[in-house]
Amino acid sequence: MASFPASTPLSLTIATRESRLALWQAEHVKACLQAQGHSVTLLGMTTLGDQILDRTLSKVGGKGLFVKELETALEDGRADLAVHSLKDVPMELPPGFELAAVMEREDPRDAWVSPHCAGLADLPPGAVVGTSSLRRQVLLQDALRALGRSDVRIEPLRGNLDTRLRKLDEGQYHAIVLAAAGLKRLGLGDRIRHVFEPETMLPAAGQGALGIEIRSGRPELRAALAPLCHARSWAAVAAERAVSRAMGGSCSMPLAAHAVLTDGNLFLRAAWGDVAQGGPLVRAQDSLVLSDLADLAAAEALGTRVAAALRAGGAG
Ligand SMILES: NCc1[nH]cc(CCC(=O)O)c1CC(=O)O
Repeated sequence: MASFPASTPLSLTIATRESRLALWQAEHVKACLQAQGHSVTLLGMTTLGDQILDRTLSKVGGKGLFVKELETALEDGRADLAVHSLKDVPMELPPGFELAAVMEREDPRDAWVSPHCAGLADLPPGAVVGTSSLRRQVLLQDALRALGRSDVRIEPLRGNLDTRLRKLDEGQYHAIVLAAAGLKRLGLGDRIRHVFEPETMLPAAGQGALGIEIRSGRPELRAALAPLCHARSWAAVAAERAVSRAMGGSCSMPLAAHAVLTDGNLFLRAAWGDVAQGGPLVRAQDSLVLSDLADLAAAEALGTRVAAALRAGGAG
């Protein structure tokens, strides 16, 4: 017997970006909804974030750039659902929108991708590592400092996954760091030399999870999406996103937040770095017994506590 109320079959349109990864994710949601008896079409859209490729996202207004156009499609009724990488979804959605589903998380970790170097310790003198993420930059700087490698340079790298891999293959970088989830979803898992353990490269809030956004006040959509929700993933990302929210809400901060749920225990770690000074990272962690997986408020309270500990350590 289904553990959720069955929803009447609906005719649904999914708004999605048109990168290969975004389309994979939208197709995945489409297949899940079709398996529930709904009929689904995709509406592909180009966002500002896809158009601006020559500047670092944190300089042009953050990751909200990837979701705004999709929200417009929800607003004017061209689409019912927007599928996002949760990592790219701002902490506060604009009024009138809500996060209606978080699906089961893929591998949340970062991956080391390099044709020639097995790892950080293996980089030749003066090597260039590509990433535009402030989080990856400060965590890499920290790991390089521990190795005594002040010669390694970290250079910006933008574009969709295929573009980034092409730039690596053209020799512009010795290595790049990407989310394992995106590579695995696109069948590019063989490009991963190793995944970083969270101790070394603490993942971003929401990394590896898919979020589905809707216009508020559509209970029929919430019912249709209920079977796609993954309570354990949602509890973990709720805690992570609460850290980001408490640290200022922007997605373009040098902030990592990663939660794991083991035997009912929600364990959350966070790290903050200073890009300009390149000083040591501020780290904080805490845990709680989450007796009810649906108690997102408790998970968020844990996130707020960890953010307060980061601030007490000098972050922000
Ligand atoms: N910032 C871009 C982005 N947004 C989501 C993913 C894929 C992984 C995920 O679902 O978190 C990526 C690529 C990357 O960071 O390497």
